[in-house]
Amino acid sequence: MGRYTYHVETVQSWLLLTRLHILIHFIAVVSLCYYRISHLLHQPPTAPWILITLAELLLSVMWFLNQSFRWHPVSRTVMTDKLPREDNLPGLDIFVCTLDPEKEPTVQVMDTVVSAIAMDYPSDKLAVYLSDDGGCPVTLYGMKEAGEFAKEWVPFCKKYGVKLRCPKAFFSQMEEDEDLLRQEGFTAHRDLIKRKIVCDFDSHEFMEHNYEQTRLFFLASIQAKYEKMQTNIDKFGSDPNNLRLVNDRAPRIEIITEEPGLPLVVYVSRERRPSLPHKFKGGALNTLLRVSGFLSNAPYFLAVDCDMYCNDPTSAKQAMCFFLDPQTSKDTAFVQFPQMFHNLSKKDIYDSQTRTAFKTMWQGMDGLRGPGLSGSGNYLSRSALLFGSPNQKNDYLQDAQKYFGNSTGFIESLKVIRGQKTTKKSSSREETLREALAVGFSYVILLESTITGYLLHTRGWRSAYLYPKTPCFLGCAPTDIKEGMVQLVKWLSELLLFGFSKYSPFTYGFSSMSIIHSFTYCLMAMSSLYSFFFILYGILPQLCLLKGIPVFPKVTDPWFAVFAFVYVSTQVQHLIEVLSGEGTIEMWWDEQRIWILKSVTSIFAVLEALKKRLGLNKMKFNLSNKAIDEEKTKKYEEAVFMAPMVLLLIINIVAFFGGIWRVLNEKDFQEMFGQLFLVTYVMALSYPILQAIVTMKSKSG
Ligand SMILES: O=c1ccn([C@@H]2O[C@H](COP(=O)(O)OP(=O)(O)O[C@H]3O[C@H](CO)[C@@H](O)[C@H](O)[C@H]3O)[C@@H](O)[C@H]2O)c(=O)[nH]1
Ligand SMILES: [Mn+2]
Repeated sequence: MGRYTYHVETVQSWLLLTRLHILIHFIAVVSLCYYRISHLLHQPPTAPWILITLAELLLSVMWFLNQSFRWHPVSRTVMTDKLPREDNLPGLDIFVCTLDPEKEPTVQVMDTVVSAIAMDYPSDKLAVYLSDDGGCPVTLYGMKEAGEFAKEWVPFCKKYGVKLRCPKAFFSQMEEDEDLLRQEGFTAHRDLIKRKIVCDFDSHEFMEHNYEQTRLFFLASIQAKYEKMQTNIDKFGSDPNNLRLVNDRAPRIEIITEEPGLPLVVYVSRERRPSLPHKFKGGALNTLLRVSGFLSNAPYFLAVDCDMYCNDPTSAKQAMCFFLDPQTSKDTAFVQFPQMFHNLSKKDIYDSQTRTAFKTMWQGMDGLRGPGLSGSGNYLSRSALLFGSPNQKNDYLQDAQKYFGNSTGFIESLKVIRGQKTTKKSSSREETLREALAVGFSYVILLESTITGYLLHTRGWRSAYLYPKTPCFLGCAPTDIKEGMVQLVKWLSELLLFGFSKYSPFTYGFSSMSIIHSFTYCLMAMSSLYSFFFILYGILPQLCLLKGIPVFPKVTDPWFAVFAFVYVSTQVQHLIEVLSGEGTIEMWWDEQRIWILKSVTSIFAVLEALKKRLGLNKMKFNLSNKAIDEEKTKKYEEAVFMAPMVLLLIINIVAFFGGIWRVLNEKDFQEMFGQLFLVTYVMALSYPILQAIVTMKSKSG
């Protein structure tokens, strides 16, 4: 356990057992590789054996890399009450990015903006920027409405100690509060207000005498105002002209509010021209870095996607526990919160919450040198993004114009961030230049966040992961399987390209960060290659079973025990991980199915990466859909995504029945046991999918 001034680090308590397990499992894996290879060398190699050996070797490498996440997992807690007084806190900018009001409904974006404005942080230290990458009239209009609404909302939250500061979330929770609705005249009062919209707060001083009455009155009136804002935005957006994306446009920056008691609120729509590369979200964030450099220039900033509202207003102070801590302030580049979702049901059958990423992987990386940057719900240090390494010398700014453009104003802002205004002679110009080229959010791959976090790590920065009980940010996960797959393919194909880029964790990573930490990035880059393993393992043993060719040792052979051990050991490890994270056995079982499903489908990511690499595909960013109640699922595309899985399923069904029939006839149960077990396992795992297909058929038929 590590104790710092403002935070505590706890190492997993059964770490020794975990490592012992890794060691034993490792020995088993190596001996299996030995078994396969020596078999190939001593017997005339057959195609099935060669392929299965390759598949298992690949899986072994990936298993090995995966252990880096288990090597030293930590979890952290913060002590916000020990932080310096509010007026000694540093400035904080909040960046919200949006693009398309069709997929990202403006009302929802404004909820996020309002929740950011209402962050529990001194308002004179806070600024909120919205990047409207679509340049849409409705977004600007929505911002103005949100700014007006915030003028009432922020004082309301402060006065009544509201914790849930995303208005939509607050009001929908309130609607469930039956006690409140039954309160003397509350609903009647609300209706009255709604009809007349009489909301002059000050003229109701008389109510100050009765706290509860006043609270109810304010509650009713603020809700009415919120609904008015929604209606106004909807009305404005009902004209298709106001929803159009303007892709050829001049920059536009508007100050939405600037008044005491409220943070500065700014609307930014950067210049976009069809002929100029815009670099997607990374480009948008870099624009915000510059614009905010002029206006508020806070040393720290929070980046959130427009669907990720701030659920716990204390997240900023929680993050400051790392940035301000005397021991970690110097080299902490960012503090990451998990991406959690409000639109998932308890039974999250597609594992859209990605437990593995936000529990196992990120906590595992946190004990190495820090989690990756996941794009939303992360607090970053401006210096980390603008200045090479934690030890960057100040003379770096001498040639600032070269890298940051000719704006002296902006360069002044950089100097302020560095806490200096004088410059000295540069010692190593070359190094300075190299570092400077990597300034800001990186464009190496489309996943600007992953690559930027990675580059920060390679330059010696650390990051921290906070997974508090109350989710700090809640967003919108894709709920239909097609959306989920599109997102998966986008991520995994980009990660594969990352593996082949000049910043590859296999080359550049090894030389510039700790080996174990770079292993974690290696695994991320390779994730789509699981598809090869699962496809081979889902076809070969099955076909061989039908033809009576054994691919595993006889059940009585001691080598069989090694295979069995590796299988059971993996399952138990996974089970422990799920259960220790407050999961259930059901979740453990579901996750296996989803993992295989996603792995098989990620063959599309490999193809996509190949196409991009060969220049057959134009760079495009598949924006995920956040308009939840959309019913039109595109059956055709869904079918394409599911094709490999369905094919494998059919093969397994045939192999299951055919195999049993054959074994009964041939009586070679001992040789075929491994393969029979495999198909049975696949059948049991896919049961819900089969059920879904059958019910779908009977519905459509
Ligand atoms: O040209 C673009 C494209 C996207 N966005 C914004 O970027 C955000 C993320 O886009 P989304 O389609 O929601 O991506 P996801 O796949 O859901 O997001 C994950 O992956 C992205 C790529 O790394 C990260 O940026 C995100 O933070 C992370 O949540 C949204 O707010 C968009 O409005 C832009 O501003 N400009
Ligand atoms: Mn998203």
